[in-house]
Amino acid sequence: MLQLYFVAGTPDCPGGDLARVLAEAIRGGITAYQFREKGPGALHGRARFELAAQLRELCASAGVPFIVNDDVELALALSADGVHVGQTDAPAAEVRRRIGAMLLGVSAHDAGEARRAAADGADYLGVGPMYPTATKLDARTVQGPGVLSRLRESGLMLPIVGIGGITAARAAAVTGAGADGIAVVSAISRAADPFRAAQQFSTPGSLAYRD
Ligand SMILES: Cc1ncc(COP(=O)(O)OP(=O)(O)O)c(N)n1
Ligand SMILES: Cc1nc(C(=O)O)sc1CCOP(=O)(O)O
Ligand SMILES: [Mg+2]
Repeated sequence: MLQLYFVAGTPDCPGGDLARVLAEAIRGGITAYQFREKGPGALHGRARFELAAQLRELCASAGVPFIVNDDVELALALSADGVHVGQTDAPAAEVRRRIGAMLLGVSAHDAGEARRAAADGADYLGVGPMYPTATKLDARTVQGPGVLSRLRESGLMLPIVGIGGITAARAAAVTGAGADGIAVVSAISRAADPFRAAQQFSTPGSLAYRD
């Protein structure tokens, strides 16, 4: 399910039409979706909840896991498939206790954070930024795919997705360095044709496809 992990909120989509973009991305072959409604222009309150509920349904009817960024309450209210938290969000061990068997994704940037996330009950790690990104304004210094090789060399077995600035042309470098999949925002959300953009990553024989 981590092979092609689409992450997006309304500010990431031209015209704010996230439901259309997600429907097209699903048709193009994404394997998981993360609702990340934050940043300038993000929805709040009732509008945010209603959009999340709509997208949750869209994912459920397509069999695509629906994961909520940061917000454990929202994930529980929508019976989401999972939650993703970073190093400055609610502590992973506490989130694990609250969500039970739901999927837990944790951001990690080095072997120490990765080991702690594993001990806290993470199901997968998000590691980035692989490349420069304009999507996350508070992203850390670019690490490059080399960090993935170092994590694997340290013995880390947990599934990993690389994130940050990943395009179809760069995906193979990320999976080749040890990631089980890639997480992308703008390469799909800002594409003129999100269906074709997702397909480029997901089609056997295409530049970015990984078996
Ligand atoms: C798959 C994935 N990996 C990393 C992140 C980043 O999480 P975080 O560091 O908590 O930053 P925000 O996304 O909350 O701004 C992610 N969301 N997804
Ligand atoms: C949500 C997120 N987390 C990152 C990290 O490094 O942890 S980079 C990022 C944004 C990725 O967007 P794009 O694919 O448009 O570069
Ligand atoms: Mg976070």
